[in-house]
Amino acid sequence: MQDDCGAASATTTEQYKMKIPHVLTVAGSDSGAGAGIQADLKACAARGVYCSTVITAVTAQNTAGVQGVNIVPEDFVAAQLKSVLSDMQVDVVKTGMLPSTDLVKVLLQSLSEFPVRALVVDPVMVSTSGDVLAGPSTITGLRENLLPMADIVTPNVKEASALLGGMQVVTVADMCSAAKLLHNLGPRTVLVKGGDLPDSSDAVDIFFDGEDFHELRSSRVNTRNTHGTGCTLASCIAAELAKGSPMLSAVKVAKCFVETALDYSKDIVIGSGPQGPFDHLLRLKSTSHQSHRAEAFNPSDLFLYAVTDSGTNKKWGRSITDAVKAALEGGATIIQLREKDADTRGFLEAAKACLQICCVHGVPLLINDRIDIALACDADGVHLGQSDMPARTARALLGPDKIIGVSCKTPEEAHQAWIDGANYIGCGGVYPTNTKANNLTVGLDGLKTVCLASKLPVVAIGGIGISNASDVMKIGVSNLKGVAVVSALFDRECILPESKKLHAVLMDAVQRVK
Ligand SMILES: Nc1ncnc2c1ncn2[C@@H]1O[C@H](COP(=O)(O)OP(=O)(O)O)[C@@H](O)[C@H]1O
Ligand SMILES: Cc1ncc(COP(=O)(O)O)c(N)n1
Ligand SMILES: [Mg+2]
Repeated sequence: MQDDCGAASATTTEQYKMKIPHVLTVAGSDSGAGAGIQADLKACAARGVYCSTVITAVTAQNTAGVQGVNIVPEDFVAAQLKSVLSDMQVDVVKTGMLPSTDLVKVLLQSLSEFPVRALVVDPVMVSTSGDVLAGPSTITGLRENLLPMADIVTPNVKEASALLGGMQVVTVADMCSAAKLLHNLGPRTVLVKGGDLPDSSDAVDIFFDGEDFHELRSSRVNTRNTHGTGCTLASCIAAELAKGSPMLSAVKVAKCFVETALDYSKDIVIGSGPQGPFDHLLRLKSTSHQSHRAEAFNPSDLFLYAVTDSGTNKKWGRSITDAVKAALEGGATIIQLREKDADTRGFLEAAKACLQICCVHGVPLLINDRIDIALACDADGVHLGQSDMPARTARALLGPDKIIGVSCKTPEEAHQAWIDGANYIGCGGVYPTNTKANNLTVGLDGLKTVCLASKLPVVAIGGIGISNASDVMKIGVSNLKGVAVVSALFDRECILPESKKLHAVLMDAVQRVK
C-alpha cells in the first residue's frame, strides 16, 4: 500500500516538472550591452525563455561605435558549445556574430552531434554604427555552410546586399528580390529587415517562406535608441519558436516586441554617441512624473488623507479632477481614488488626469482596490480592503516600490498587513459614517489598540471631520500619522476651504500632542 502511494506520487511529481523553453545564443559580447549576447539575454528574459550563451568574440563597444574586437579561439567556442549542448536540452540555437568561417564549421559540427529543433541565423556583419563585425571572408562560410541549415535567416538590407554579392537593396521591391535570392541559398525562410531602409517612414520587413511574401509593416519609432534591434528581433523569434510557435507568428510577435520596446525607450538617454541602447524589460524609463516622486513611502504623507467618493461628486456636480485639485490646494497630503461604480475606461482616464495633478503637488495618488488601474496609470500605489486582493499578492504584482495600504480593524489584521508587505494601515471606522454601509465602528479605543499593536504607520478613518479630528490625533500614539476623510471634504459645497480648515485643525492637534 505504502509502495503504491509512493510510486503514484513520484509519477505525479515527474509529470509536473517543468520544461523551460531554452534558446542558446552563439554571438559576440557587447560591452555597452545594447546588442550581441547582452541583448539576447534581455530579449529572452523579456519573452520568458531561458537563454544560455556561447561567446564567439568580445567587443569593446559603446554608443559611439566599436573600439575593439577580440575573437575567442575556435577550440574554446567548441568547448562552450559542448558544455551547453551536451547538458542543457536546448530547443533553438540563434547565431549572431560569427567572425570566421572556421567558427561556422565548429558550430555546424556541434549541431550535428547535438541537434536542436530550430536554427535562427542573424548574419551579423556590420554594426548599426558602420563598424565591421565579421569581415568579407566569413561571407562564404555563411552562404555555403550556415544558410542551408537555417530555419530562418534575418539579414538587414546591408547584410542582404553583402550576401548577394553587392546587389542593390534600397527599396521594398529590392528587399523582395533579395529575399527570394537568399531563399535559393537554402534557408527554410528569409526575413529581410528594413530598419535601415532609406527614406521609409515605416519600418518594413519582408518575410518569404519560399512561396509567399509577407510585408510586415510597423510605424518607425523616432529615436536614436536602435542599437541592438537586429539581435533582439532574432532572439525573440528564437524565443517564440522555443515556445512552439510557427515561424510567421514568431516573426510577427518579435517585430511587435521590438517596436513596443523602442517606443517605450525612445527618450531614454544612455551614452553620448549616436546609437543608444533600448530597454528590453520596459522598466528603465524615468518620466518627469516619476522623477518628481519621493524615493520611498513617507508615513507623514498620511497626515491629511483625502478619499474621493463618486456619489458625493455626482451630488455636487463636479468632476473627480476638480475635487482632487481643490483638496490638494487646501493641503491634502495623499489622495485615494475610491470609485466604486465607475466603468473601467472612465476610471483609468480619471486616474491618469488625477495623477498629473498629484504630481504637480508632489503628492502620492493611490487607487482603491483596482490593481489593474494602478498598474495601467502607474499610480503610486493601492489601498486594499479585507475582501480585496491580499496585500501579499498585490505586492507581487506591483513590485517593491509601490505604496500598499490595508484597511484593518484588529491587531491581527494589522499584523497580517505587515507580514504581507503593506506600507501602512487604515484603521476604522472610528466614528459611524454613511459612506460605508454596515461598517463596524471601532471607536477611539479600538483605534488606540490597533495603533499600539501595529508595526506599520496608521491613518484613522471613518466619520472624521473638523469637529472631531483633534480628538482622534489626541490619542497620542506615535504611529498614528493622520486622518483620512471622505465626506468632510467632498460632501461640501466648497472643498478647498474645508481642506484648509482641516489641515489647520490637524496641525494644531499635533502641536498640542507634542
Ligand atoms: N526606428 C524603428 N522603429 C520601429 N522598428 C524598427 C526601427 N528600427 C528598426 N526597426 C525594426 O527592428 C528590427 C531590426 O531591424 P534592423 O534595424 O534593420 O536590423 P539590424 O539591427 O540588424 O540592422 C526590424 O524588425 C525593423 O523593422
Ligand atoms: C557583439 C555585437 N553583435 C551584434 C551587433 C549588431 O547590432 P546592431 O546592428 O543593432 O548594432 C553588435 N553591434 N555587436
Ligand atoms: Mg538595427
